[in-house]
Amino acid sequence: MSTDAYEARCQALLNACQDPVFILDNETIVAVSAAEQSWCQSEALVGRSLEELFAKDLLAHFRQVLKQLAEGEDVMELEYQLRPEHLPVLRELGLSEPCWYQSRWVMSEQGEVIWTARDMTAQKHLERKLSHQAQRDPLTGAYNRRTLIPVLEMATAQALRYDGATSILLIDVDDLSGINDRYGWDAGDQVLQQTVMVLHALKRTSDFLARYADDQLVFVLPETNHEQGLLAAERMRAAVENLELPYSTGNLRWTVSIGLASAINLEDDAAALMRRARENLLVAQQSGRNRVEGEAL
Ligand SMILES: Nc1nc2c(ncn2[C@@H]2O[C@H](COP(=O)(O)OP(=O)(O)OP(=O)(O)O)[C@@H](O)[C@H]2O)c(=O)[nH]1
Repeated sequence: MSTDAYEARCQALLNACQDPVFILDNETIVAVSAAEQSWCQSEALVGRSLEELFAKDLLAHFRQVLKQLAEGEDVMELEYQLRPEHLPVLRELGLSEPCWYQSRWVMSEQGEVIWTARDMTAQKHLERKLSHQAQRDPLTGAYNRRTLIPVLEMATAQALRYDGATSILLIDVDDLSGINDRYGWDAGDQVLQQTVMVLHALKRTSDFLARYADDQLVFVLPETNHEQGLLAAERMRAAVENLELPYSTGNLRWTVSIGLASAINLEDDAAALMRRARENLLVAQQSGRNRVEGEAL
């Protein structure tokens, strides 16, 4: 086969690729596939060096890959993200959204590097969505019970190791079954959603809110001692008391009862804390509801 015919065949091969393919000679792009990516324009990329196109951190990863190939590795793989805000040239060429790529790199006998990049962006978005769904209660958007347990264990372990404090609040919507009966299940749903929304508004960055059971939420308050926990719980109780939902026969109002437990000694693991919060919640409910009950210290 003549050199021309061979080159034409290589170009046809490149054009047939759906994934972007780059051929590099000493960090300079010498050929690019006509991939289905708007920013992958052969005429604009050929002749450019990696340094011109990519930001420092990405360039460092690419150079590491090239170095390992030069040292004899057969195939290298690298996952990376292209963020338009860090890549002015690619942004001008049409890179408008952050994109994830799974790339493979091989070195030819002539010392050129073939680099293919599979667009994983849609898959990444799906993974993120599924992971979000697996961690969240679909009705309220709060974390679910399964996600709560390891967080609670970590918060108590850290508090005890560093001689700090952690408090938890077990928050129960008062008489949700009565609300469901009188106003309908949909109103009950909104009560749960509004409760979570107002609690979220009172949340610090390090706090963690989860739906623990039907009408129960757990708030984990790291670095919060008993007194601070009581103050936070009282703020939450009052905030819920002030909520109202418009309803045909007048605004619907509701309250919560809260049991507080704080990690105060070495025997306090997550299970012990939850048990004490439950006991305190029971006292709050038996004392008339719409109350905060913390343990006597
Ligand atoms: N609207 C709505 N109701 C729910 C949901 N999940 C559970 N429930 C209902 O919430 C009610 C909880 O009942 P209980 O545990 O007796 O609590 P309560 O009626 O709030 O009574 P206290 O907690 O003792 O004040 C039950 O009737 C459940 O059917 C939900 O997602 N939406």
